[in-house]
Amino acid sequence: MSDNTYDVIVIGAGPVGENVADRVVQGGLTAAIVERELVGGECSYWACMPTKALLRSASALRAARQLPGAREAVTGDLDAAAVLGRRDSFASNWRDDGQVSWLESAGIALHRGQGRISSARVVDVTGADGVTTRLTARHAVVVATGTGALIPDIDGLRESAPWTSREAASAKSVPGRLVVIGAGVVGAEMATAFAALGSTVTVLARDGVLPQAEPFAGELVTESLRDAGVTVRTGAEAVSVKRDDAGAVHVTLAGGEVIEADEVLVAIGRTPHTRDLGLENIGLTPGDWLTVDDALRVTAAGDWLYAAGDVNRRVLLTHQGKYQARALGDAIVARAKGEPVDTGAWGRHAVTADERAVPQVVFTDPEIASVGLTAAAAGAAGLNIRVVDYDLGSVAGSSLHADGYRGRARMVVDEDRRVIVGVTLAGPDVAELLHAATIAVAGEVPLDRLWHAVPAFPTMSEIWLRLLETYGR
Ligand SMILES: Cc1cc2nc3c(=O)[nH]c(=O)nc-3n(C[C@H](O)[C@H](O)[C@H](O)COP(=O)(O)OP(=O)(O)OC[C@H]3O[C@@H](n4cnc5c(N)ncnc54)[C@H](O)[C@@H]3O)c2cc1C
Ligand SMILES: NC(=O)c1ccc[n+]([C@@H]2O[C@H](COP(=O)([O-])OP(=O)(O)OC[C@H]3O[C@@H](n4cnc5c(N)ncnc54)[C@H](O)[C@@H]3O)[C@@H](O)[C@H]2O)c1
Repeated sequence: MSDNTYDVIVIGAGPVGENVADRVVQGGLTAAIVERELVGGECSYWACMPTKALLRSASALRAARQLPGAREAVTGDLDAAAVLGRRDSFASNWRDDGQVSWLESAGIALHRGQGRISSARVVDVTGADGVTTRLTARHAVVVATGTGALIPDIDGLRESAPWTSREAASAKSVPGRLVVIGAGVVGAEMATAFAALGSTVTVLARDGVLPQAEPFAGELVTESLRDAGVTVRTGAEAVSVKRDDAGAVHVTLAGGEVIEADEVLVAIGRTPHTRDLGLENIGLTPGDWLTVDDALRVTAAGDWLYAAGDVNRRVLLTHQGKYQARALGDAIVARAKGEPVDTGAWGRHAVTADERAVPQVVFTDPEIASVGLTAAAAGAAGLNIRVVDYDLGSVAGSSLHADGYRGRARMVVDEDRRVIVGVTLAGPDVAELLHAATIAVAGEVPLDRLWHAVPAFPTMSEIWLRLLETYGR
């Protein structure tokens, strides 16, 4: 008879769950991971990887078209079928054999099925065959069940079989006409991708494009979407949707206008996978986000239940969830061994960067790379700030990078401490510039010391020198 007692049980084998399990096993504990779909989670098959694969070829084509010599060598349009084919391979053709082998090599036990918490430290796993296996944890249960697309209560929307990020990321063909509801990160990226692949795209940007970012980021992306032929309807709200017998969708806006399309993509945010997790058995409410303390412990449960990644709503990004996973995995090991746990600010087991230094790249045209606070968020937090802006296109490295390079950079300085609390870079290929900014923000590097971090000439990193010069010594 198999022994189903482990030191740690992780529910959800997305990037976050995998990293928690790996970390505790590396620390000498035993771990089981429970997964109902594909090992690797949303990120691997329906989110980060396939969507970036959908965007990358068009970005390379745009880059070539901005350079004399290269431009002349580009003789055709984007090959949509080839892009979809490359995307398939980045989604591992929706097979998880590779990730399952990795789990085996890492010494993590896999239990396939729906995981439900039945009582403290006990998880029941019901497989596709209907058989339920009971697992018991000696030390901790970690929920890393992620999120799914939120479908708003728009009349007729659900019945119209809308696309969510999943259908967009795994599309087998390019719709002729696509309406996108929401212009946050998913909406902006998918509008960029499908416009480049050949769809006629309309974006209903009720709250503007990328409203969480610095305003210039949304303005630049809006402009380039429009240049690419996308209709961006700022302030527009869908009030009803209907799919007709011929398969076309009709999206009615507040005000009565109707837009007809082949598909409608809903991209208005996420909802946690906690509805069917047994939360009612431990006094929590199914469907709720799992609120955690600074140690990622589920505040309302007890000392054995943790939540990491999307499901705790701190930051809905893979790299940040994996950061939580490393800190949490190490803390669980330390507690199990009776060793000290340091969850004080920037401590070994803390997730301080979640509040102060979250990097993100939005892979639109132009790319938007940001870390830390926007000027608005820093102001709202009561910081005494100074905002420094610079035209990224006027840096030598950028003008070499592409003719007519358009971009902008902003740093937000906390004047009381003379450290940078936020940076936003907008421009082609700024993604790889971001980590320097992340180090400056997370390291709280004093501005006086940053003058000694000399950017190589002629690279786009010279933007750092220009921002410092504009700020003044
Ligand atoms: C379209 C799109 C693009 C994105 N692009 C990026 C990007 O470029 N960069 C980035 O950093 N982030 C990106 N994100 C966000 C990123 O996908 C998430 O932050 C990340 O997947 C969260 O990881 P996770 O492990 O917490 O959850 P998930 O990846 O959602 O994994 C959770 C796993 O738990 C399983 N599960 C759920 N409930 C149960 C249960 N009861 N029992 C058993 N198993 C269960 C699920 O099947 C799933 O495999 C994107 C998101 C979307 C929607
Ligand atoms: N490159 C990346 O890092 C990347 C890419 C995609 C997704 N993600 C992550 O996935 C998460 C989900 O992305 P998302 O775009 O679904 O959510 P989001 O929160 O980024 O954007 C949703 C947008 O929809 C708008 N909205 C809300 N309700 C609406 C309604 N009823 N009608 C019209 N608009 C409405 C909001 O104003 C918001 O701008 C994000 O938190 C993001 O961090 C990251």
